[in-house]
Amino acid sequence: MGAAAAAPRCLVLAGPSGVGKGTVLARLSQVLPDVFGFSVSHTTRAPRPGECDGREYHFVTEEEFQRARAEGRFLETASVHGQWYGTSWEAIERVRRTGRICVLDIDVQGVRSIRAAKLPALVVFLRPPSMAELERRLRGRGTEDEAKIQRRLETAAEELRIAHEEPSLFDAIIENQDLEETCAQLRKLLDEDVQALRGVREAGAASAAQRTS
Ligand SMILES: Nc1ncnc2c1ncn2[C@@H]1O[C@H](COP(=O)(O)OP(=O)(O)OP(=O)(O)O)[C@@H](O)[C@H]1O
Repeated sequence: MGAAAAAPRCLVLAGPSGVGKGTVLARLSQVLPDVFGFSVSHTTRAPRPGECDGREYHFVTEEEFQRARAEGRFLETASVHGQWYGTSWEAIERVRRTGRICVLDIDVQGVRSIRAAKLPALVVFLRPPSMAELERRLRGRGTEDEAKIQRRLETAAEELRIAHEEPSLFDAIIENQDLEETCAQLRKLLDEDVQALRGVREAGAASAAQRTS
């Protein structure tokens, strides 16, 4: 290998609402502590109870969102169920500076944008074992009313169709049946990135030690 260790890729977990993206990432962060950093997206949707501005999202008005978009601050934007979401370049850079793998929360359309922007990323589509199971998970979570559940299921059908017809958009497609099995597969896919991360950190620590000796 060359002198400088390669930087790890970003991680994108795409897949329908309710498939378990958040749950999988939470579990992965437990088994691989200090490895992942979450980029904070912008959104025009209202905060859910317990959500905090700048932590789950940067909550902004429609006007603020469109201004940032016009200024080219977003790598990708998406309008989902009438609300805007966007990933800013700044949000990714902020995570990179912490020496972690940046996790991006984007939908299937966003995947097209990051492919077009040539952002180095491992892009994984999580699919549910079945639509019935997806519906069960969405209902079980209890965070959406009936109308929202129906809209999410309709969007899910469309996302699953895209994943089926354009599998090459993704580096891997994993059926999220068993949480531990899904995490094990992701760990395997991320193995080299985690190694790269260690390389970057060790190189940083070595040069810091040199400076102080
Ligand atoms: N492998 C799994 N087996 C069974 N239940 C699961 C599994 N993964 C997640 N769940 C459950 O499914 C529900 C939805 O999961 P989660 O909120 O993580 O979905 P999500 O994809 O992040 O949704 P959204 O995109 O709307 O944020 C949760 O109640 C979670 O506990």
